Amino acid sequence: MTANGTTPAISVRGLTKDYGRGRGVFDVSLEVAAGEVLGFLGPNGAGKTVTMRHLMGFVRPQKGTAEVLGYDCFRERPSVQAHLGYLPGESSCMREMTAQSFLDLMAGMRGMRDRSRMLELADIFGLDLRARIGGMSKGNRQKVAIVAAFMARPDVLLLDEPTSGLDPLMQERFLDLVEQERARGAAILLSSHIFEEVGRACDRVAFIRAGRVAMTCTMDEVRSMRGRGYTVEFSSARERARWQLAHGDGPAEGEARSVEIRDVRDVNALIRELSSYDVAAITSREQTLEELFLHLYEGGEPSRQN
Ligand SMILES: Nc1ncnc2c1ncn2[C@@H]1O[C@H](COP(=O)(O)OP(=O)(O)OP(=O)(O)O)[C@@H](O)[C@H]1O
Repeated sequence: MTANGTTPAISVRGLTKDYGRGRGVFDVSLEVAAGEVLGFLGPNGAGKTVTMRHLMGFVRPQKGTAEVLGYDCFRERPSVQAHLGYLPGESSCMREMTAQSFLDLMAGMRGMRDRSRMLELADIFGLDLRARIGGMSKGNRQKVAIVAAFMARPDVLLLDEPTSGLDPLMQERFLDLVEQERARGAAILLSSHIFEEVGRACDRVAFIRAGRVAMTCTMDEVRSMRGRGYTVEFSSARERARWQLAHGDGPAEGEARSVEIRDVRDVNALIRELSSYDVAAITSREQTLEELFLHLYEGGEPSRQN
């Protein structure tokens, strides 16, 4: 059950697939409600794609369950796929086909008669439907895969690193599309390495590391966990070297006068420490999401699950 008591559109419980030598997914649980975007974050090889492939019904779980709209993803694959849009990390569109013939084929397989959304999406992303897929750039192939995933207005969207290869303008259009689909009521699972994209698109995030979900939390909680970073400019390189020597961080040579102090939780402690140095200036900035996530990947935060 989700927080408001409804059945989640995506439900993964205790999912385990052990590929040996620590690879695979282990006891993964997550839920996504209709009208919600869950970010799925983790380093390379963490298990994001394996989880999504279970949700597509491509893989039989060794333990646990993967369900979409109450259907078992493996046993009831046709029912699941009728409601799903999947944007794979690496698309394997048929290279000899034009975008149009590939998308027509996909639409036919879904029993889609109305092609107006297909044309609309191609237009939004500036995709030439007459072009042969094999001759396209990576970004344009990604656009074909985006149109294929979204054109049927599915109830559930699985988006595996969806903006890879897209230029900044197209990334922006893609995020607008995700926002519209969420507003329409789609449940969206979005895996990404782009931290700012997750910050913008997602309501909650699940962090996966070595096949296990380390933490699930809301974006607001993520933001409140952010520390601040400071750049301290000392009055001289010598003064800076004295600081670095005392803090054991890196070689204390060179002419630079500034140091970066990351992830400061207690600014008063920093000020007290700096009071015995000759400081020229201090500037502060919010820790980037990337810094926070790296901190979490490295195990800097206790495990927590919703
Ligand atoms: N069919 C398979 N046989 C053996 N090992 C596999 C198979 N599929 C995935 N793995 C392993 O499972 C682990 C998780 O892979 P997965 O592709 O889910 O990672 P990911 O989180 O999507 O990573 P990335 O960010 O690099 O896409 C990896 O160690 C991978 O090598």
